[in-house]
Amino acid sequence: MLDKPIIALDFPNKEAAIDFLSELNSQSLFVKVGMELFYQEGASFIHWLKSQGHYIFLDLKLHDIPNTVYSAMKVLASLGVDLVNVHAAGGSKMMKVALRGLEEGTPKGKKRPALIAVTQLTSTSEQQMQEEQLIKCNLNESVLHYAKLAYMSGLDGVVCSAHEAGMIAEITSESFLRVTPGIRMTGDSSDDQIRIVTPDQARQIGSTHIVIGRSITKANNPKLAYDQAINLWERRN
Ligand SMILES: O=c1ccn([C@@H]2O[C@H](COP(=O)(O)O)[C@@H](O)[C@H]2O)c(=O)[nH]1
Repeated sequence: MLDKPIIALDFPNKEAAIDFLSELNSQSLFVKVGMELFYQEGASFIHWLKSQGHYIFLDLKLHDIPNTVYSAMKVLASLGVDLVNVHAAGGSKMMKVALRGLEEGTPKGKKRPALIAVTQLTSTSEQQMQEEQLIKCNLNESVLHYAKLAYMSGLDGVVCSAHEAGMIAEITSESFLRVTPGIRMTGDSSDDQIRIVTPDQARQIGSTHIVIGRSITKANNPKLAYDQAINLWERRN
């Protein structure tokens, strides 16, 4: 899969997203469409992004009973996106049928979207996880447990923080995707993220892909911020 920082297009509508993309003026980006933009614009905006040559992570984080996720995945596969996700907390049965839904829904001759599972959100702290989810182990153990469950269920990878990426490679395989949000440039606000690192740290620790939103989209000069992120990610700085 394309090894470029994935830009989170967290915008309220397509006009704002298109304005931002025109500032970057780059042909083949790896972009992430989340709930806000997808719920507003739907499939037509996905088709437009594809027509512009962009790779797409459709970040809807499905979490429901297996039959519902299976049927929804069939629909998502027909959109021609490159990467989709579920919450690992939905369980192995749900993850397995999510994969089957994608396989069955992918048009003949097209590549199935890769499927990854969210372990623990990068906005979650160990204390919050223990107190609110009543999970008694530490955060690393919970993330590793979900990663193993996703791996055993046949998924292509996980969403985790970069802090856990190296350990996940060790207990799964080097090719198992470790897609890591919670990326910030030095000096940037962490906002609502808890488990954050810089792009170069993420590469060093073991992320296969990084997701960056506000450090680029809210920067005074988004093009400069994107170029800096690429340079750090590719260790050119
Ligand atoms: O654990 C997770 C899973 C998904 N996200 C998403 O990534 C971006 C991060 O945006 P920033 O502005 O760089 O914080 C956002 O779209 C989240 O929905 C995540 O942050 N953590």
